[in-house]
Amino acid sequence: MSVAVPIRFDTVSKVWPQRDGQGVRALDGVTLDVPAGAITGIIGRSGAGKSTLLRMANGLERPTAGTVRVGEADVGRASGAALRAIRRDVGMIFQHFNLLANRTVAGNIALPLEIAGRRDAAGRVGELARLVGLDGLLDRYPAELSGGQKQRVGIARALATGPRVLLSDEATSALDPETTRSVLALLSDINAQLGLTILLITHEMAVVRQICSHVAVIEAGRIVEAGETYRVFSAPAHAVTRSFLTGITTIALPRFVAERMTETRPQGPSQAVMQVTFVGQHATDPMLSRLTRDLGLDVNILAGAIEEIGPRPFGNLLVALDAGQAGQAAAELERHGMLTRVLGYVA
Ligand SMILES: Nc1ncnc2c1ncn2[C@@H]1O[C@H](COP(=O)(O)OP(=O)(O)OP(=O)(O)O)[C@@H](O)[C@H]1O
Repeated sequence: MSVAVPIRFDTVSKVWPQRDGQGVRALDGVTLDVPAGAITGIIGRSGAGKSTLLRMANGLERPTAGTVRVGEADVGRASGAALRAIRRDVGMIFQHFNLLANRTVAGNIALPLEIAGRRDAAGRVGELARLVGLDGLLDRYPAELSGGQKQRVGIARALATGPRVLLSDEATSALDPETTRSVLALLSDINAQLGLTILLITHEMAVVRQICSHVAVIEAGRIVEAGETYRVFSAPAHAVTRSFLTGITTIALPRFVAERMTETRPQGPSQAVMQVTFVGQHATDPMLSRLTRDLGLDVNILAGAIEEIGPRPFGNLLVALDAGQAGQAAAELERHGMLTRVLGYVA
């Protein structure tokens, strides 16, 4: 097992030049420690700067200011042989797999070994294929593979040179949910077996929830929150973090409510449909009885589930209550550490 290395971004900025001379500030003073041997997710909305940040970890992009280190190597300033050595040490997988269509699975996996002039390619390819579950498919061409199998080839190829770091650029975004889960499970196994550092970018909270022990939330080129996944999502301080958290539940509104719900509050009496999200110890709080008993509110449960972020509980409840009392209920729930969001109104 290779010794894992940390990745350190120190006040990294990136300005893309533009024709108008203004420039786009894609990253704005990012400082982030990616721990060695862990799986860290960077989550953010489209255009937040995720790809730009990730691509700095193997020198595909250079910072305008600041330092990027992988272990002891200064990636942003490396060139020539030093940069090639970093690229062998930092594998990468991609959303659209980036396989060569005219090479077989074996040929694709062998490519980095051939580039590195390794003579042990054949044996190594077999070993990697077993590791990612592609036994028996070595002679197939990419067009003959499913999306999940293609990504397994991508993973095997990224691991060919024995890197200590694996970067993942939205590697499961083009896959269906079940294939996504199996590819994420593979990444998790690889992390456990090989002990390498995995840094991934995603806009999907489900990915973070399934495999990331650590997370950083990025918004407009800045890291707004970072740390252990569970801690960050137990007490989300930033609106973007909260929106990712309330967006991940698998529970859905019953159809008879969803079909009648309006975005704005109708004239006359109506019910507010509210999502209540609770993490950690609150997951088992007697929340509804508190609303009923302490505030005298009538609350109807529409749907609910206790799910998990990593090993910890994370609950979501959809409730309906008098629209005129929704503000008061929300304030009380938030005071007890829960997150609330009015989804709409039903007359
Ligand atoms: N090569 C480039 N030239 C100019 N501007 C760029 C370039 N690459 C990215 N940008 C800009 O930098 C900002 C951050 O882009 P980036 O691709 O890093 O975001 P992202 O979070 O990965 O988005 P997405 O999820 O949509 O891929 C955006 O405003 C984008 O338009």
